[in-house]
Amino acid sequence: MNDIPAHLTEEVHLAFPSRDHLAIEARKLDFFYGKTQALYGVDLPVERHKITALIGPSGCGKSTLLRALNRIYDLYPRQHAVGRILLDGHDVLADRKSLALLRERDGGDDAGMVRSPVDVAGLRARVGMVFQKPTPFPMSIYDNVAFGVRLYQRKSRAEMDQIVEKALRRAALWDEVKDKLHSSGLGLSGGQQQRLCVARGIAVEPDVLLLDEPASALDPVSTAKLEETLIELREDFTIVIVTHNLQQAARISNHTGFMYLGRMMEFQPTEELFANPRGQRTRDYVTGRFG
Ligand SMILES: Nc1ncnc2c1ncn2[C@@H]1O[C@H](COP(=O)(O)OP(=O)(O)OP(=O)(O)O)[C@@H](O)[C@H]1O
Repeated sequence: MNDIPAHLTEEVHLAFPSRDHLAIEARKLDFFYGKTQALYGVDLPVERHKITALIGPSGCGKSTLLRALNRIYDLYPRQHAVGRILLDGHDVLADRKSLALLRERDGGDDAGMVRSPVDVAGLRARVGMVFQKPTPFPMSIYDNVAFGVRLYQRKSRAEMDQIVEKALRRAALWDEVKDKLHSSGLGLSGGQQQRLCVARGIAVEPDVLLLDEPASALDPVSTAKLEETLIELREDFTIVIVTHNLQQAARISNHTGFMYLGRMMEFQPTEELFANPRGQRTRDYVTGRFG
């Protein structure tokens, strides 16, 4: 027992919102890259129509947790999650292999769980993702936004025009691109490209939008614009954002989770976490003493 890392036995400080209002929730989530464990029993409640920020020092598991939520890790061999991820109360880790791993860990105690077949492609449409570096596809602005919609639905040209315009307006990009919709998305500035990726993500009307350090490659003006966009998108979507920028978390999020070496050490309403951090590690991190 001597080799249990100290932080795994430290007290955690978790003030969770009511389960009735959650869009997606991770419960007791472990994550493994091969034999290396990157998450330890992580709980993450994500309240609907709110912004939840994940902060913590490099390598603490923020991106891993985000990638688990829409099972994008499934695309990579030897990566697996053990635990529960509930989307509207349905366990998205309820396939045969994941359930076997869960039983191995927890025994047969899964009474009361809603089990339904997992449609992983459908899951990714409901839980969209925007990455750190803007990743427009090498195609027109219009086609970038229409891309995901075409994967899932058949639409007339007129309907698609409306969908593309609505997504670009919601991503606060319409005015800048409306006269060049058929130019390449790669010709936009970095900040515009990132808002294009947001437009592509929301065009399929996901329930949840995951953003992994979306402003880290942007200048301050583009960052401010993206932040404004996210605050407006909260009306229609639920957002989880990983950020190294503590001011950004404080400015835009409603809840903040502080992670450390694969563990959720503290989760509070954002103002609370920054004004009155309960744990010593959280305090040290938000006051800039490490990280
Ligand atoms: N593909 C991988 N294979 C093996 N280990 C990995 C892989 N990706 C991440 N890890 C490990 O998992 C742990 C968590 O990494 P993760 O990228 O989730 O952290 P993070 O908090 O997002 O870091 P950063 O802030 O630097 O982006 C780290 O120890 C990392 O080395």
